Formats: sequence, structure tokens, C-alpha cells
Amino acid sequence: MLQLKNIKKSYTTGEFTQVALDGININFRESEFVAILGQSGSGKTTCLNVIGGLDQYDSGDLIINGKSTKDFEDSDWDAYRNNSVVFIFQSYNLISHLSLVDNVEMGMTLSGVSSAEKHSKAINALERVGLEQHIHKKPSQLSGGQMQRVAIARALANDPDIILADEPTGALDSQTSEQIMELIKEIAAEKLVIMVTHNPELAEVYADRVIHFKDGRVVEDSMPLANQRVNENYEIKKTSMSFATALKLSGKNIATKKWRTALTAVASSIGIVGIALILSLSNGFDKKISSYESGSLLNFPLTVTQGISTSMSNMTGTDFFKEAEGAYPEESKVFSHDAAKEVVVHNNIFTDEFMNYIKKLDSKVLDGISYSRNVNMNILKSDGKTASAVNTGSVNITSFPTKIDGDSESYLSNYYELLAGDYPKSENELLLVVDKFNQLDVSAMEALGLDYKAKEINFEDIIGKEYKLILNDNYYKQKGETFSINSDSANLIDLYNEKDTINLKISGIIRANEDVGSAALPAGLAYSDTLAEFFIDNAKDSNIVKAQEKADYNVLTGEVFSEVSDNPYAVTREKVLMSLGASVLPNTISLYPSDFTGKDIITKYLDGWNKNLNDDEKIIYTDMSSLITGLSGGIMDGITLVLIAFAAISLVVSLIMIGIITYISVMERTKEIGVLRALGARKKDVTRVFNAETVIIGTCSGLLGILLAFILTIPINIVLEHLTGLTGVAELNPLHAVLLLTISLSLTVLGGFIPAKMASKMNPVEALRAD
Ligand SMILES: Nc1ncnc2c1ncn2[C@@H]1O[C@H](COP(=O)(O)OP(=O)(O)OP(=O)(O)O)[C@@H](O)[C@H]1O
Repeated sequence: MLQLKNIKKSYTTGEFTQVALDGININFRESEFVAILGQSGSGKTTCLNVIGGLDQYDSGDLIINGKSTKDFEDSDWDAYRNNSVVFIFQSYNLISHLSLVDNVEMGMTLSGVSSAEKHSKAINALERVGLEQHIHKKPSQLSGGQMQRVAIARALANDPDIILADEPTGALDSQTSEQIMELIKEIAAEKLVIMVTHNPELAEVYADRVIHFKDGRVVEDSMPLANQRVNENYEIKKTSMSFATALKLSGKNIATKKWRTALTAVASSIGIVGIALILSLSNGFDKKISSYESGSLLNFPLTVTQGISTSMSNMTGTDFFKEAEGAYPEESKVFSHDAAKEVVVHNNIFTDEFMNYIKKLDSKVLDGISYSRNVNMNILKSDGKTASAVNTGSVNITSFPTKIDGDSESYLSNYYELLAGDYPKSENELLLVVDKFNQLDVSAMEALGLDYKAKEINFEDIIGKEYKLILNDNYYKQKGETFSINSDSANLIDLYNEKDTINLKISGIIRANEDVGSAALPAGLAYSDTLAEFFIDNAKDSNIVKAQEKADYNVLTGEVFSEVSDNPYAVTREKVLMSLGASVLPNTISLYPSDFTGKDIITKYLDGWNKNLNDDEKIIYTDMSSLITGLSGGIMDGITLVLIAFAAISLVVSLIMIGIITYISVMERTKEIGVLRALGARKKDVTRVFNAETVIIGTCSGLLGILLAFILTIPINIVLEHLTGLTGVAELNPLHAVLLLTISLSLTVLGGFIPAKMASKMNPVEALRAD
């Protein structure tokens, strides 16, 4: 079954070459107990290592079941060691941090045997060597003889064809030696056992065949075999260790060094804690800045108003009226300037194209948009018996801003708190806006038909309050030249109860958020612009509007319009038409930028409209917020980067530290590497074992770092609140946490990579010799 053909092997150290095997020719039987005797240095161990595939021969051939090993690759040798041969060493070579069962299972673990099968085979083998009582012990808790029995059980469990024993009783007393020899002899009845020994008596008593070595040659063979019987079906199954096994192996190793691992994890987590805290603070400050910015922009939206407007040019954003060449000129001259010219008088004329241009604004930079129209929607309130118009002079009725893509709720829910009820789901639903004290002016309450004499009103009594919207043709009736409200008395209950009215109701009560302070919507009633559009759509074809378009007097009062055109308060036909709902174009458009960067983008966009237009066609906007400067997020980013760079240094330190720790671990586990290799582990598997160790340490330190950072944000927030009044500034973004965990993991694996590679390159014979 096993044939050594002229095997030669020599070692060169410096200039000196030592021939260890000098042409060995031996044929072995399938099952026999062969003892190799010889003086020290005669090449016995080398021969055993060559047979076991731990060491490679220089020339000749090792034939296993008729198969030459000349062209064996590394992986073939690994598989051969795992499937066909097994070693029993003088110094037992058990893995100290694994229990007896785990040690016995290791060879099978490498060959991928299922865990149940592996376990039962291991228990059987341990029973066979008489150690069933001790299966959960660690090797250090056993006597020498017991340890050698475990090594024999490990050899048996994998069911190899060849067992190679290198002075198995060398470290044992004579009585224990005999017991071990009995055990080996028993095994040899079914397997090929090759044992190297210094003890000729043991060889005589137990071995079937004794071979003598001298100077690397066979000088005597008690029972040579001439012809080989070949088992043609011989095939080697490749081995592979799963990452889970590697993790388990390293986990158990780490468990024996809990303190060292814990300290390493703490030390290497410091960098992660630093970066996590910096990120959570900058994240929090960024949020505070942007909420402060959008809060202040909420009170100063960009506005575009139709008609003639007079304003200071520094508020109009556009600079087409600017005279000076630029601020901070270099010239040594004083320039004259006319302050009166700074005042801009311009007539903005809205067109449908302009309205569409506005609607195409990027919704990311625009938090909300609102249109105010000077339309007088005919809204009636009623107590059941009487009805009257809601007096728009007493209560603010405004349209609430919406997202440009039409989602009103997201704008409102960003800046307002819903105190009761729901956000409007249709244009028929209205919102009641209260100030930060939950107040509403008594005259507004009266106008809305609420109990203004009461000191307080419960929310539930307001939610669901109904109003009626009356369309122009129902609301106005013509009497000769003029129009008046279609009712015989001051009580408009008939009009209120008419069929063609539109029901409106208050669906919710809102108040501006605390961080926003005062906000865009004044206390009063807020409706959606869709309601106004619906009303106007109907009103523009109504009789009163048609009559007003023709008449040169106010059809509601009969008054002739005044000629004076530059009086901004004069009642003009356009104004009356607008209040009657003749114009689909709004009076004012308010744009609420998301932040200062967003504002810059919007102003550029608005300037874009004016490009290539004549001055009188241009549309100018008012930018009240130009008076407040935005805090630059850039400064924050800069500081964050510098701080991260500092914290990164500690990460590099931990990278080096992990490298050193893994290196020490490789040194400590040299013997284990040898055992694993002897059991058939591939180089890759050894790398895997150490990579698994760094993965465990990296994950621990990453998780620890994030946990510590998270815990530290609590006192940091308390201190910051105390010092600055800002609440909840430090806030770790979960995405950053995941990112940092990945960084910690990659850095530790990187740090351990070189030592892990070193471990895999170790010569198994030398590794086994390590103390
Ligand atoms: N890795 C090595 N590098 C250099 N020389 C080596 C190496 N391994 C073995 N040798 C040499 O090869 C020769 C054979 O050594 P080997 O260990 O096989 O002898 P042995 O018969 O097993 O001896 P012992 O009974 O003392 O264990 C010795 O002279 C030894 O010094």
C-alpha cells in the first residue's frame, strides 16, 4: 500500500549539507506494526515526516496505493495528511485551549464531517482509549499517558490508513508505555502503524517488523515485502476549513486570554470612540444650524409680488439696478451716488410662463411655496339660526405653504405641531393656526363664529366646525347697475342653506414648532391654495366678474374709479376684479428655501428668468433674509475634518497594535499551527484562523467603540445643554455607526494580515518542534 523508492533528503544549513535520508527503499503492508530503530540522527524522524507529507523528499518517489506523489501539489499533500495519515507525537501535540472532544474532532472538522457524526466518532474513539469520563477536560488537566491516549483517539477518530508514531512512549514511564503500546498494537491489527523508537525491547515485544536505520539508510529489515498489492480505488478527498470553524477555534483561543483581548479591544476602540463622537457632534451641530437657518428663512421667505412695488435695491436680490462697479474698490477715489436711485420702483407682471417656471423649481432646495391671492372668497359661518360672512378684516385667512410637488403635510409637519385633529386631506378642509400661547384674538374668534366670550375653548369644540363657501353667482345678485349680496336681510341663513354651496370644515389645529418660533402663518384660518384655485376657476366666468370687466365703476358700490394711478391705496378695476376672483394669477408668491445654500440656488434660478429680458419685462423679488447671514456649514465641515484626522491617528496606532498582538498570537500558537498542518489544514486555513482572530477583535473593538461613544453622548449633551442651552446636540447617525464598525473591522484585519500570512508560511515540522 505504501512504497518508498530511493527516497533522498538532505538539509543545507549555511555551507553545510546534512544528508538525512540516503536512498530509502521500503514496501509497507496494508496492516502491520513496523518499528524503526536506529541511532540518534540516523534519519528516522525525517523518514516519518516524509511519509506523513509534513516534509518533502528531494528525489525518489513515495507511492501510495500505486499512485506516485512526484507531481503532488500543496493541496494534494494537505488532503493526503488529512485523509490517509495521522501522527502520534512524543510530546502529544494537543491544542491546549480546546477540550478533549474538540481536539479529537479537529481532523474531522478539517475534512468537513457533519457535527453530529464528528461528535459520535470522537466519543467512540475516546471510549476506546478509556477516556470517556474526561471528555470535557482540557489537555492541561490530564496526565502524560492520558494525553497520549487523546492523541491516539484523535488518530483513530479520523480513520486513517496509516498511523505514524514518533516515539509515542518517549515521555512516559514503563508501565504507562506498555499500556500505550498495547493500544497501538491493537490498532495495528487493522491499519499500517509505523513507529519510530529508541527502545529495541518495546520494538521486539510489540512490532511485527523491525527496520534498522543507519546514516540515512536501511541496514536491516526483519520482514521485507517484495511485491506491492495495489488498491486501484484510492482517491483523496480535498480538505477545507470553514470560516465558522476558524472563528470557533480562535474564539476558544481568545477565551483563554480574556484580559488581553479585552484590553486590546478597549485600546483599539479609542480611535473609533473619538471619530464617532466627532461625527455625532458635527452631525448634531449641522442639524441645529440648518434648523436655525430654515427657522429664520421661514420668517423671511423670498417673495415675488405682482404689480408696482417700491423697495430698497439691496432687498431685491437682482442687481440690474446696481450702479457701483463692485464693493471694496481698489481705486483711490470717492464716488458720488444718488440715494434716491436706490429705491426701486418696478412693475412686476406675472405671466402663465412665469408661473410654470416657478413650478419647475427643484423641490430639494425649496421647503415650501405659498401663493397669496387678494380674492375675497365668500365664506359664511352659522350658528344654526343665523348666518353671516366671515369678516376677512378681522381674521387672517391665508393659504398655507405646500411642497412644490404638492405635499402640504410634509411642509406643515416640518415646522408645525398638529395640536388636534388631522392635516387637511382635501381642499374642503381648513386648519386653525394658533400662536405659541395657543391664543387667538377675540375679534378673530368672533369673525370665525367661535365663542369669543369664553376664556377658553376645548380643541374638540373647534375641530369639525363648519363653514360654507358660496360661489359668486349664488352670492351676488344684480340690481340695476350694481351687485349686492343675494339676501333680503342681514341674516344670510337662506344663502347658507342653499344647495349649491361648498362645505368647509376645520380639520385640525396647528401651532409653529418651538425651534421655529414665530412662523409664516399668522394666527387664524389656513386653507389650501387648491381651494382658492377652485373658487377662482368658477368665479372668473361669473356674472359679477363679467360685469366688472366691462364697467368703469365699481359694480359693488357704484363708485367711479379714480384717475390717480400712483396712489397705491386707490381702488382700481384690477383690484376689484382680483378680489372677485377674476385672475388666476396670485398676488404674491412666497418661496421658503430649505437653507441658505438652497436660497442661493433659488435666487440664481429667479435671476435666470430675467436673463435676456427687457427691463420692464423683468420680475424682481424681495429677499428680506439678505439681512441675516447664513452660518457657513463649510466651517463646521472643516473643523470636523481636522478633528477626524487627529482621531484617525489613534486608529493607525491601533492598527499597528493589532499587528503586534496578532504577531504575538502567531508566536504563541506556533505549535497549534504545526498540529493543524499535520492534521491536513491548508496554508489558507491557517491564515483563516488568524484572520478569524482579528475579525473577532475588530468586531469587539468596533462595537465597544460605538457603545462607548453612544453612552458618552449622554453626559456630553448634558454639559452642552448646561453651557449653551442647546438640547440633544450629540447624536450618532446609525449610518456612521455602521461605517465605523466596518472601518474598525477592516483596519484590524489589515493589521493582522501580515502575521496571519507569516503563520501560514511556517514549516509544519519546525512549527511542531516549537515549545
Ligand atoms: N530541519 C533540519 N535542518 C537541518 N538539519 C536537520 C533538520 N532536521 C533534521 N536534520 C538533520 O538530519 C539528520 C536526521 O535527523 P532525524 O531527526 O531524522 O534523526 P532521528 O533519527 O530522528 O534522530 P533522533 O532519534 O535523535 O530523533 C540529523 O543529522 C539532523 O541534524
